[in-house]
Amino acid sequence: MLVRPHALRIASSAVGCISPRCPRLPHLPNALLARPGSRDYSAEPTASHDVAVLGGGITGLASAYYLTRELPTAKVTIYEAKDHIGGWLQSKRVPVKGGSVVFESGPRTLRPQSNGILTASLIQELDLTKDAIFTQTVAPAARNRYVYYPDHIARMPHPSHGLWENLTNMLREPVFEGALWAAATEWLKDARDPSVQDESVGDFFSRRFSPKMVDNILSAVMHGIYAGDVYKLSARSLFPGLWRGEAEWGSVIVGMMRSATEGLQVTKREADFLQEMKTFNWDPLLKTTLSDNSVFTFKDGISMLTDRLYSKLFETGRVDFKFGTPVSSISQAEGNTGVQLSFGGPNTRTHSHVISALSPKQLNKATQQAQRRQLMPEIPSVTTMSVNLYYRSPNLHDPGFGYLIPRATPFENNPERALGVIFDNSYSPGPEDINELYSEDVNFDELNKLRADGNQINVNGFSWYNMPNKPNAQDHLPERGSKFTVMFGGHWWDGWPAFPDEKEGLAMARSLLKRHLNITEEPEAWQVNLSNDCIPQYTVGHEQRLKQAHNNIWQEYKGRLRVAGNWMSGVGVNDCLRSARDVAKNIRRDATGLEHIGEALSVRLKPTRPGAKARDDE
Ligand SMILES: C=Cc1c2[nH]c(c1C)Cc1[nH]c(c(CCC(=O)O)c1C)Cc1[nH]c(c(C)c1CCC(=O)O)Cc1[nH]c(c(C)c1C=C)C2
Repeated sequence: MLVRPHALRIASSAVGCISPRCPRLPHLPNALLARPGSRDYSAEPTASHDVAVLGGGITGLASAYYLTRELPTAKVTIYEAKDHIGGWLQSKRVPVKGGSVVFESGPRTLRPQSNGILTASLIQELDLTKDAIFTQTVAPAARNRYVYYPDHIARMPHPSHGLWENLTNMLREPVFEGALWAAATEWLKDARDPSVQDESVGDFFSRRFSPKMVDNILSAVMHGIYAGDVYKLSARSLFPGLWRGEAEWGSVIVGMMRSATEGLQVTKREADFLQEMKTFNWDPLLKTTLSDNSVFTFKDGISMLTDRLYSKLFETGRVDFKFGTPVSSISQAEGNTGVQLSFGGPNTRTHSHVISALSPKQLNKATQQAQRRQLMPEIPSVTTMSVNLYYRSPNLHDPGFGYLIPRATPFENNPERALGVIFDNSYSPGPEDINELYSEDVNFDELNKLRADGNQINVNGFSWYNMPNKPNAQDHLPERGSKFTVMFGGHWWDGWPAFPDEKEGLAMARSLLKRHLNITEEPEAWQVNLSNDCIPQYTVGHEQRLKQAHNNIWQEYKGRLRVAGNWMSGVGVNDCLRSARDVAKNIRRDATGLEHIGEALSVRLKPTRPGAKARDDE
């Protein structure tokens, strides 16, 4: 007989496709873009490919990984300025009484949508799925997101809360004041002047909806993704579908409805990518799992991804790692036969190609000697501080992902100018979830049979992917405590000559948690991390700057130097992987890594609404 402890959930789920979300790609008119010709200067992979990858973070490692597959005979050298890999992805296991907890200083979870499909395929290839922790869409982390305004936490609407609950919440909470009316009347508003090339996210949504909605809600979302100023970020780059919707239909809501009924328009590059992901040799269990999970991470933190990439590259024997080796200068080799790198001393080395996973600022610095002009246009970035805290007491917060703090929150309620607080317990099962499961006998034969029949086995909102082993969990503790990350900085610190030190950061986090959540106890463990210039800002005119960068790089290096990273088509880890995969895939073609900017939307995807008419390629 199947014993089904309370913690255990068995879900029969169709092995459906992983539906990609709207790709976040810039789209300049084709004619505006100066493109290289279609010449392939090396049609076949040859031993003459001696590629340098600059940077040992997620983009650099993934570029090398995809390169070794694209060019099986190529030699690859990764230059990293620090003495370790990982870049912004840094997980640390910290000892606490009775066990240990994982602290993340940067990104911590991954989403399996949009470019996340590629990440999912990568974790399968790297054999990381058995180390993954999958948070289901029904878990509190997926359903409960909060905003702090004006002096308390308010829950954001979610389809799973039901229409009545969402409506009453929106009418009761001051943060949503005027939002329903603004949404209902959006279609009545005049469309923008067609000559406007770009505007800030704040101005765009203020025009289409209301300034209050921008200040109360959208600014919080922009804090959580870009740590950026909603009145500086580019609407055209961050919301291309809505930006186009207004131009085509006079309303973003009508545009969204048309996309849902007629199908989303994407570039051929995007359609090809989706097709490739569709035909990937998916492990059926992973495919099923991803279809009803909102985020995933790993049992020792997100660094497992960069660590595994590193060991896979090392195993090939074809990738050379140069740690503690900052590249001080990049120049074209004689007759454009390659790219010469120097390292601050007399040593130089010439590579047939260079893939730069550096920031635009670092790339400018390294190319300034060789170039007649600045290679990269200015792409600003922000600095953030993350403060991780672990408290012995459990349940110090409501169940959910955490809360974001909008610009509208009065100064006296956020004098530290925090951007948000993450409830880090929410994306990993705790000891109580696992203990409950094992408090009764588990009939593994029966569970295995159910799984073989296409069912998913879940434990309190987490997929039990690594069954029959104990479900993965990040923190090793006999009893659950409370774990938080408080995020500071971003645009609030623009122009600051110096930033808070470790002691000040900890004091700021504690004072904020006391004011917002009434937490007065001493944290048992904590960590403060300052990430200088970690998030690029896609400010108004971003697309134009990318186009400029593409032209400059092409003119100077004719395909010998290519770029990848979080500053072009998305700031997340998934986007870095996508940019790494694309730059490697195009290594045998004339390219810069930015050639996709301005591609025409020539393919219409199948509509998302069942029963709606599908159109194929246009
Ligand atoms: C660590 C700094 C980062 C902040 N934003 C990003 C990073 C890497 C990038 C980012 N964050 C989110 C997205 C949306 C899509 C997604 O992949 O989920 C992107 C592109 C959402 C997000 N924001 C926060 C979390 C925990 C998540 C989920 C993904 C993740 O782990 O980053 C919280 C958060 N991130 C930042 C701030 C200031 C913040 C505030 C609570 C900056």
